[in-house]
Amino acid sequence: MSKSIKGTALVTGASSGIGATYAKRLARRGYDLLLVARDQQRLDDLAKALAQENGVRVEVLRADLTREADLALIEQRLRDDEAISLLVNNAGIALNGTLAEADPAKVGALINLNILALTRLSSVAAASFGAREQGAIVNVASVVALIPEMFNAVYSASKAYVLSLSQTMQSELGPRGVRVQAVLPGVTRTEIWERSGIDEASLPVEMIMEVGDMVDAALAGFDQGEVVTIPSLPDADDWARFVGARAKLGPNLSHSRPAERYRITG
Ligand SMILES: NC(=O)C1=CN([C@@H]2O[C@H](COP(=O)(O)OP(=O)(O)OC[C@H]3O[C@@H](n4cnc5c(N)ncnc54)[C@H](OP(=O)(O)O)[C@@H]3O)[C@@H](O)[C@H]2O)C=CC1
Ligand SMILES: N[C@@H](C=O)C(=O)O
Repeated sequence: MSKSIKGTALVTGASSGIGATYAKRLARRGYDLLLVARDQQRLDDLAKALAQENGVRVEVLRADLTREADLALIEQRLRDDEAISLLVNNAGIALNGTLAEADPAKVGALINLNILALTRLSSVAAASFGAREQGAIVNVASVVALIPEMFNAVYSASKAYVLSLSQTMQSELGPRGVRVQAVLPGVTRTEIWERSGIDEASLPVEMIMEVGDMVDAALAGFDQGEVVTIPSLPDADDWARFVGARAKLGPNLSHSRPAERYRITG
């Protein structure tokens, strides 16, 4: 049994898609792993293969992160296990359809997983990694954080939340030696489409990225020290200009008097 010098990566949603691919890549990079999701069999199979192929330690923590008791156990492990050096907050679900036709139970489940569980795990990691002045947190958002009108309202809003949370976390934790990265994938070939009732075949093929390419690009962005990584974006300057436009708004977003055009005369 190894005890990796890279430490242990805790990956949520590791039983399929992006999370399973992160697990494979991180095992190859020499991380020990804690794999979190609900499907015990898939996690066990992946754990066995990764331990055999890479000689790292892989442990399965079966958890439904929308259940308080399960989430509390993962938080506890994150708090207590000083070997954990990387949290990949990846577990997420999507929805299909308009807000007017949304099923309240599905909306609640999405918010509990995509927002609440991610926030609580981020908070524990922020405290633990911050105290040790090392570690990294990767939050999987989505490009729909930037183009919400293109997709389901609740899902897009949840991903805008993840982006916003990550940016503040980086400003709080960066000075303490803890890295935070938000990853914004575009359409990626995983089970999320089928699971949320969307026919992948209806999507333009030139928009779909293979999951291995997506995760490799996200890890390249991580290695380059990016706070926000958009795997599809050809020109990094486009994001820099977006950030620049936001910075330009900054000094004018809070003044003692309304802007001239809103002053009622007469
Ligand atoms: N694929 C895409 O086009 C894009 C995906 N993303 C994001 O990437 C992330 C991963 O999604 P992706 O790999 O595509 O989709 P998948 O459906 O393949 O993976 C989702 C993962 O989350 C786990 N999960 C779902 N519900 C729960 C739960 N209640 N508790 C714990 N784990 C749960 C699933 O495992 P199990 O069922 O075993 O619990 C699975 O491992 C998500 O956050 C998604 O929003 C972002 C942009 C684009
Ligand atoms: N995969 C989408 C949702 O299912 C997205 O985030 O683009």
